[in-house]
Amino acid sequence: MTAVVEIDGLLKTYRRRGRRHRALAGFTMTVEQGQVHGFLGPNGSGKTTTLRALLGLIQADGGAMRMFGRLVPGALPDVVGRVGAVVENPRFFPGFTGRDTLRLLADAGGVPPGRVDAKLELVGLADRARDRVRTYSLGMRQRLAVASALLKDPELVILDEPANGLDPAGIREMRQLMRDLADGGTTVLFSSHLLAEVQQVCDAVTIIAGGRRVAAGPVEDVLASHTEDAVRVRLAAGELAPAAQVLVRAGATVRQEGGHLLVGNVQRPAWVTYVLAEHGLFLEELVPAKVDLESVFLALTGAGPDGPPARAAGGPADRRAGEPEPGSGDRDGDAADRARAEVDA
Ligand SMILES: Nc1ncnc2c1ncn2[C@@H]1O[C@H](COP(=O)(O)OP(=O)(O)OP(=O)(O)O)[C@@H](O)[C@H]1O
Repeated sequence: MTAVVEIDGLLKTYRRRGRRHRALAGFTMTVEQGQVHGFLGPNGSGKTTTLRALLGLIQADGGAMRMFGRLVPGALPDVVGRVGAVVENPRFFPGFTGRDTLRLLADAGGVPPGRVDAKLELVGLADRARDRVRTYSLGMRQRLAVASALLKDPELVILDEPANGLDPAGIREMRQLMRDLADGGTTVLFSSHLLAEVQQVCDAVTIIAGGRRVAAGPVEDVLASHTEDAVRVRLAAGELAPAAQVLVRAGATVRQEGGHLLVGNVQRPAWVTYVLAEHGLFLEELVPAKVDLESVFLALTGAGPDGPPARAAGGPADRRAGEPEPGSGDRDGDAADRARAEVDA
C-alpha cells in the first residue's frame, strides 16, 4: 500500500495570553491510498491543529509531514492540486446561489464549468442549486464546501468534522459520499467525534488524545485489540450509580447504557465481581461486551464524545489498600498507563 499522508512526531505549542499550550506532542499518523481514514479524538485533542499544519495553514514547531511522498509544507505548491480540503469554516458570498458559487470557484481554479452540476448532484444540493447561499442551513453550507473541495477531482480529500450541522439523513449521505469517493480511488481523511458513523464508514482510524496518537490501524484491528477488555454488568437499578463510582475509582472505565454498565479496562471479569462485592454490591449478570469504537475511544481517551472524562483520577494511589489492579492481580499501571503502553504514545 502507498501512504498518501505521513505525519511523524508533529509538535505544536500555542501561546495564549503569555502562556504556552502544547496542542501536539509528537503526533504520528499514516493514511494509506484509497482509504476512508477516520481521525478521532475528544474536543481539544489536536485534530484541527494537525489538519491545519498539514495544509500549511499554521506552522508546526517540529516533526515531519509528507503528502504523496513529498515533504510539506515545502512541497505544498506541487501537491496542492491533488488535494481538496474543508478545514476552516466555509465562508461564501451570501448573495450568490450555490451554483454561482461553484462556478466562480471552478473558474478561479481552471476547472471545466461542466463539473459544477455533477458536484452539486454528488453532495445532494442539485435541487437547491439556484437558491442563494444565505438561505442555506449550516448543513447545506457544509455540503457546498465539500462540493467545492471536490471540484478539481482531488486524489486526497481532507474534511474536518464533515458531519457538523448535518441532520441524521445528511450524515448518512455524507458517509455514503465518502465511501463512494474511496471506492472510486480517492483517499478520504476526515476528523470526527461521531464514532458510530466513523465505525461504519472507515477502513482505518487514528485516535488522538492530548496531542498524541493513542491508537491506529484498520477498524477491526483497533476493535479486536480491545475486545477482551470490556464486560457488560447488570445490577439492581439503585446500585448502578454506586457500582459505577466504585469501578471508576478502582481504575476501570464505565459507561451506563440503559439498565447496565459497560465496564472497560477489565482483563479478568472476576475482578469486577471482586471489586463490587468488596463494597457490598452484587451483580445480577456479567457478559463479555461486544466492543464498538465508542468504547475503545472512551477507554483510550478517557472521554466520551459528548461528555466529560468518565475515568476518575483513578491511579494506584486512589485504590484502597489490598484492592487488586484493574482487571487482574498482576497488572502494572493504571488505565491510562495501560492505554499508553499498548499503543504508541
Ligand atoms: N489559535 C490557537 N491559539 C491557542 N490555542 C489554540 C489555538 N487553536 C487551538 N488551540 C488549542 O489547542 C488544542 C487543540 O485544539 P484543536 O482545535 O486542534 O483540537 P480539536 O481536536 O480539533 O478539537 P475540536 O474537536 O473541539 O475541534 C486545544 O486545547 C485548543 O484550545
